Amino acid sequence: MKVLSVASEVYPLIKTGGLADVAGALPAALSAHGVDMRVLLPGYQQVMAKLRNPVPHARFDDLLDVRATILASVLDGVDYLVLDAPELFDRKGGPYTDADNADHPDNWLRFAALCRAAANIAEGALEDWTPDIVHAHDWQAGLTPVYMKQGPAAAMPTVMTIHNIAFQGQFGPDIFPKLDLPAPVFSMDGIEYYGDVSFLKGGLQMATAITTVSPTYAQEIRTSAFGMGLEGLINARSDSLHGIVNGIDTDVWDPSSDPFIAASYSLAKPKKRQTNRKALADCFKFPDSDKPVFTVVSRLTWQKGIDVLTELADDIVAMGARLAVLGSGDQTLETALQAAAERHPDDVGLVLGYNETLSHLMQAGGDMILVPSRFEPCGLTQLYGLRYGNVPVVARTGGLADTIIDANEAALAAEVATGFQFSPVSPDALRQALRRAIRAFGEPKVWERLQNRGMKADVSWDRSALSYANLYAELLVPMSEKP
Ligand SMILES: Nc1ncnc2c1ncn2[C@@H]1O[C@H](COP(=O)(O)OP(=O)(O)O[C@H]2O[C@H](CO)[C@@H](O)[C@H](O)[C@H]2O)[C@@H](O)[C@H]1O
Repeated sequence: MKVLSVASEVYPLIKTGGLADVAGALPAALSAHGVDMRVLLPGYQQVMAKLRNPVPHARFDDLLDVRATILASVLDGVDYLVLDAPELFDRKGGPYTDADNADHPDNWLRFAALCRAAANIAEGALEDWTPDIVHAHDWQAGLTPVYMKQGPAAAMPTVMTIHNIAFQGQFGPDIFPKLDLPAPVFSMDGIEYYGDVSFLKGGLQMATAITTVSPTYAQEIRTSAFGMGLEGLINARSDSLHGIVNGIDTDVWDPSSDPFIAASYSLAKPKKRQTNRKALADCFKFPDSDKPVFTVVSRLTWQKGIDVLTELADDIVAMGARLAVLGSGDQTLETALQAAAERHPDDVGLVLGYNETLSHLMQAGGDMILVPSRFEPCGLTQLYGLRYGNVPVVARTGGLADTIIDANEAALAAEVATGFQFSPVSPDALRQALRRAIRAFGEPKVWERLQNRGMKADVSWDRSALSYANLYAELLVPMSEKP
């Protein structure tokens, strides 16, 4: 079975968040189930610099008025198809923003072109490879099923995965004529959304199946509290909606072979974890101590509940614990955390920015990973935490609720607890969860068991890759053969 995956970021070529991890891990995870997955992504400067022996496969003189080439390149066993369109992607900055962190004004065109190219591939643009199914991720790939529906690949099944429904790719109606789509597509059953164009809505409307990255989030987005305005559409399509929880790449995230951490360790040989604790303390300029260290690796935003966490920074210190944060995001939250770090230089630390290497040491050297998100489609850092013995303390929402078992009395007695959950996302509820975690940390036997159970938990892609493979297989059964 051949599947084209379309994403705006793919680890290890380019990453700003969890989408890249998932799009990067799926090809290998699915190949075990007989799926030949190739990944189409934009040829940003960072991507072009990493390609090895790229081979031009198809040229487009007029991809929405832009000249572009599809380059094929294999890296670490993954087949990449890169949309090389210098006019759109040969720029400084991140995948979505310029060097000053401002959104590119033509993001609609950059990602519409990606989707148009994906549809061209579905229609046979590559001589040697045409997919059976196309799998689009998030709004940047949302127009893919829309373009496909208008042409010769209209019958090919498509999957639209929502990694975060808060980002919808909404643009003014003036862009519609430039998308090269028939006029009726700009309607309520198409890509029109309150008079604007919405890339994600279009994808959700036209895809054969919709998935999101955990069963709980699949239910949550059917409600107005989580659906961000798209709950009506999600409900209308609930028969085609699937929640498949994310796994993690257990080769990239493996404390026994991780090149980014200070010392390797494992369930069988846990002692060296201590060396990582020390390295993390050095990194944050904390003096030597046994105090429990709460870690955060996150975008610093309202979604992630960082405002609530920041309010509790002084309490954490008063409770005899420490807080180490790696992230960047809203200026006010960055400033507030910075101020907390200045008030408590020995116990609160902030590293601003994006740092892949440090994100691994945070998991290997922290005692707890804190994820106080108001909503979280799946969340990956709590899964990395489990694997590294960095016990998760999470809000009871979305994928966090699905992946962590709260250490209540019953779960502790049954020996199944893996972390701490709290709800709602309020200072009081978070404070209580932190207290419970600190208390458990003070009981070495209880703590060791919690850590061990997390490290043993199956956070791999095995089960979920099978769910995707089964979904693809189901979509390929012709309508006439369906019961
Ligand atoms: N400053 C920093 N330096 C280095 N690394 C950093 C970093 N800040 C974050 N990261 C890394 O970026 C990733 C973040 O992934 P998450 O799943 O936690 O959230 P995100 O909101 O990006 O993803 C969305 O998509 C994913 C994938 O489906 C869903 O799990 C999630 O719920 C949804 O919001 C992790 O790999 C983390 O280690």
